[in-house]
Amino acid sequence: MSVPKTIHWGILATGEIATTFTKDLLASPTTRDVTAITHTVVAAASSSSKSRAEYFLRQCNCPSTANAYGSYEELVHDPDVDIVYIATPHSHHYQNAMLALEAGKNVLCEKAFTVNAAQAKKLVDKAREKNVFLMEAVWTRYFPICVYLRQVIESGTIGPVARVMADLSVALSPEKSFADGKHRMVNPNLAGGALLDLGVYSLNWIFQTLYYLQPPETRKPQVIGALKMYDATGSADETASIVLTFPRPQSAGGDAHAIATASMRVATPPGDRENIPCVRIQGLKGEIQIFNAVRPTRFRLVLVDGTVEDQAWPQPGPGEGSGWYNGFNGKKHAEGEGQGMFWEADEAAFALVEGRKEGRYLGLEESIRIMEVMDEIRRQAGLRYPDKIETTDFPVNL
Ligand SMILES: NC(=O)C1=CN([C@@H]2O[C@H](COP(=O)(O)OP(=O)(O)OC[C@H]3O[C@@H](n4cnc5c(N)ncnc54)[C@H](OP(=O)(O)O)[C@@H]3O)[C@@H](O)[C@H]2O)C=CC1
Ligand SMILES: O=C1OC[C@@H](O)[C@H](O)[C@H]1O
Repeated sequence: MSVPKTIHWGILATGEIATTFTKDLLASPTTRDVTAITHTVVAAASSSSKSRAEYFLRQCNCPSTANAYGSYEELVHDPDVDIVYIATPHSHHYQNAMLALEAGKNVLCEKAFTVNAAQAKKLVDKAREKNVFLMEAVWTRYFPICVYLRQVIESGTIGPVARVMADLSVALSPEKSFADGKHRMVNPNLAGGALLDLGVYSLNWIFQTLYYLQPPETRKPQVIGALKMYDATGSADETASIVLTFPRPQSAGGDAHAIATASMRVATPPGDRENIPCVRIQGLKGEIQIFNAVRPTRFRLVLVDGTVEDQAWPQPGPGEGSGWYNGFNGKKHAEGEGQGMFWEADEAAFALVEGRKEGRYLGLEESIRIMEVMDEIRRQAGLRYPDKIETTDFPVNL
């Protein structure tokens, strides 16, 4: 057996998702039958202090040789770092990703990719100029259940997709949870709100079942949307509702419709947490149902001929049975399960080994298109973030 190629990660920021991602990253890939690559963390940086980065590395059980930095600049110039994982709020992704790309680093950047499509395009141009890998970390897209979902659709089992409904709503009680208005979910200076944080998942379900599978010339959807604002801060949205029409020739089934919704006010499953689908992909022969839009572990196929297939897709381990989503929608991870963020990390690692500059399943053009949809909804609703986070200027001190 050949020796696995080890990818050297640098972790930029030390908050909640950085911790969950890093713990998943360090789980042995052999537990998910991946033997050609493996991951290690060689550095982490905190904009707060070097000691915060040291604490983070210890907390995540990173190798004791990993470097701790008190600035992101030091991290992106560490010659031992192959790829930088960016885990700051959306507002900062453009500046932080550009910093890493300018330094010639490969980049995996958390969702939402940027604040607007213009920023996303600039990052893509820079990655191409520097000939480095760039991918938006929509981790769900890399789950094996999503690969299987696309295979089932492509096999024609449900017929051409006619309609998709996708919801990610999490009932956060924002007035209680984020009373001071500073949290990234509600803070306009951090591009807070349901659309960019949660709506991006709903849109990804729609894009991976419609956009991704359509001929390139018909991929651009028409968009109608509405935002309900969060009264306490006034300039972050708490609920987003979007209708998309994907133009398609009659020969391919005609136009397809999609409805994407997201909310931090109400929850997708208000009571029955196991049995209410949050994603439904409908064709003339039947539909596919998914029961968690972020970390899906159940797949249900219901055909008009009466066939019902229910499949469980548990996450491999090792994991702590805990993490950012433990308790999300009231459902605990099974003991020992990982979060599932290792799938996107594996995809990035394989891309580096194979010399690919983007991810399979979620390419850069598609990330830009999704940002364009969110731009359009914000335009229709009159929502603009502060200039300093909408700008494509670089560098800007945020
Ligand atoms: N894929 C997923 O499942 C999830 C993705 N996310 C995404 O990850 C990103 C970060 O979310 P999350 O980890 O929950 O956020 P946190 O607030 O927990 O962490 C963000 C980190 O960014 C750094 N940071 C730099 N500048 C700022 C600033 N001005 N305000 C706040 N933080 C700053 C800080 O790290 P330091 O001080 O070390 O520099 C901070 O700890 C978001 O874009 C979010 O959409 C979030 C949750 C789940
Ligand atoms: O990425 C995420 O997924 C789940 C949400 O609840 C969370 O706010 C978000 O950042």
